[in-house]
Amino acid sequence: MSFQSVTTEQKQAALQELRSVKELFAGRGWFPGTSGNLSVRVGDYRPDEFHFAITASGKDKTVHTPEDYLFVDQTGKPAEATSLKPSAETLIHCEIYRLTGAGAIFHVHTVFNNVISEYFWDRGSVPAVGVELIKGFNIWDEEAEIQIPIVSNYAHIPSIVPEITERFDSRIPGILLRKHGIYAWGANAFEAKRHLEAFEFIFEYVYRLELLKSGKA
Ligand SMILES: CSCCC(=O)C(=O)COP(=O)(O)O
Ligand SMILES: [Zn+2]
Repeated sequence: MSFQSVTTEQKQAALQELRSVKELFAGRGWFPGTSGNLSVRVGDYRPDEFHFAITASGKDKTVHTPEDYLFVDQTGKPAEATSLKPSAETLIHCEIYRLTGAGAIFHVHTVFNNVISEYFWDRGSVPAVGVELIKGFNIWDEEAEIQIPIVSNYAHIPSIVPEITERFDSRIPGILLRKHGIYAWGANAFEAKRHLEAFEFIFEYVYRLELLKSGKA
C-alpha cells in the first residue's frame, strides 16, 4: 500500500503514459501558456491512501525535460525527495482520485471549454442532448441527455475542492472550471483520453449549435 511497494516498472510505465499523452495534447495546442496538468495513479488504491505521478508546476508542456513529473501522495505532498513542485492544481487531482478511484486525470484549457463554461455558468452545467460522442462516456441511451457540471474558478485552489465534491456526478467523467478548463478522468490513461476528447467534441458542437440557433453565425 505504501509508495515503497510501487515497483520501478510501475513508475516508469506511468511516466511513459504521461509523456505520450502530453506530447499528443501539446500537438493539438491544448497547453497554451504552460496551462494544463496531467496525472496517472500508481500502485494500490484506498480512498485515504494512494499515489500518483503528476506534471510539475509551471513547466512548458510542449517540451520534454527530466524535470517534468514527480510522484505525490493522496494529500498532494511529494512521495519522494525532490526539488520539483507539483502542479498548483494537485489538490483537485487528489479530490477526484478520492471520489472516483480513477487511474488517470487530464486537465486542459481550450477556447471552447472556456467559452462554453462562461456561456452556461448561470445554469451551472453544460447541457448536451443526443450527441453521438456521449457514448464515449459509456452512456448508451437513445438521445441521451447529460449535464456537464461547472464549478467556480477561485484563485485559492483549496476553495474549489468542496464544489467539486458537491457537484461530482458518477455518470459524468469530467467537470468544468468556469473560464478555466476541463478536468476529465478515467480508469486508465486510455479511458481518460477518450473522455477528454469526447468532452472537447461536445463543447465545440454545443458552441457551434448555439451560435447557429442565435442566427449570428
Ligand atoms: C498558466 S495557466 C494557470 C495555471 C493553470 O490553470 C494550469 O493548469 C497550470 O498550472 P500548473 O501549476 O499545473 O502548471
Ligand atoms: Zn488549469
